[in-house]
Amino acid sequence: MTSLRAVLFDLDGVLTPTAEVHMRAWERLFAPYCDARGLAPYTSADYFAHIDGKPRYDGVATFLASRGVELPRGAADDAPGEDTVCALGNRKDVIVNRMFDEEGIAPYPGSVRFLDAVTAAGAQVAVVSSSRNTPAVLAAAGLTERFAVVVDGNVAAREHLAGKPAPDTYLRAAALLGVPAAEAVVVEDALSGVQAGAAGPFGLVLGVDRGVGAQALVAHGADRVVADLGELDAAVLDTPARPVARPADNQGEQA
Ligand SMILES: O=P(O)(O)OC[C@H]1O[C@@H](O)[C@H](O)[C@@H](O)[C@@H]1O
Repeated sequence: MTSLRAVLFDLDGVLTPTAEVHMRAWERLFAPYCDARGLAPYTSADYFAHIDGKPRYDGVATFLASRGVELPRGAADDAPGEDTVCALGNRKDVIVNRMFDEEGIAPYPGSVRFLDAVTAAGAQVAVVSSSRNTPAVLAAAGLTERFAVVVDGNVAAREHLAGKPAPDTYLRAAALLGVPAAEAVVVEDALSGVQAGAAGPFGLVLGVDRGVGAQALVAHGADRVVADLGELDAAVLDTPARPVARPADNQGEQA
């Protein structure tokens, strides 16, 4: 008997290879920034530890804090620059959008096969992403029509939902689908993302290892890790839901 009825997909790194593009864009922002200020050099480990999967400005603030730098938050409409957290984030947004335009975006074939399989099996699906670029990325990848429910960085800002690693955006997506969180699968490639899944009463947290490491994904809350979603089929929906008594059963609480 099927125990899981919904699959909540992260976008960047899960449906599309855009986490790697974000990663390179952050490096283009922060490598010269660190050099110019004599800060410890920016590395890809910084991306995975401080930025990956989080809302744009939270990523900036967390990374800067790791270098002992504190800037005023500013506002989302700050012009791209260096004076505020938001200005830095918006500068990176210019960089990443240029890369998206130049490189194009195609979904992972294995992810589309898995999406087809769970949809054909009757599961409801949603996209849950921190990115404010979600609508454009879904459109470029030809996936817009596949998801009636999208909880992205724009929705989170509008509805004042805490970003990943808090579970709130995933909980909102399950609610919009009308499916109890316990009957929903969270699919994530980022540490902050599997943490978000583990911080809510979800039925299963599936990790996709795109470079952060399977062990790290498990340590941060994944129940199971695959290298590519093409390894899976709709049988995942028959996975027994995770045990009810988990530290993270406090729905809506921050991780
Ligand atoms: O700046 P955006 O597009 O709103 O995205 C915020 C974050 O979105 C996440 O999906 C990515 O993993 C991060 O790398 C990115 O920083």
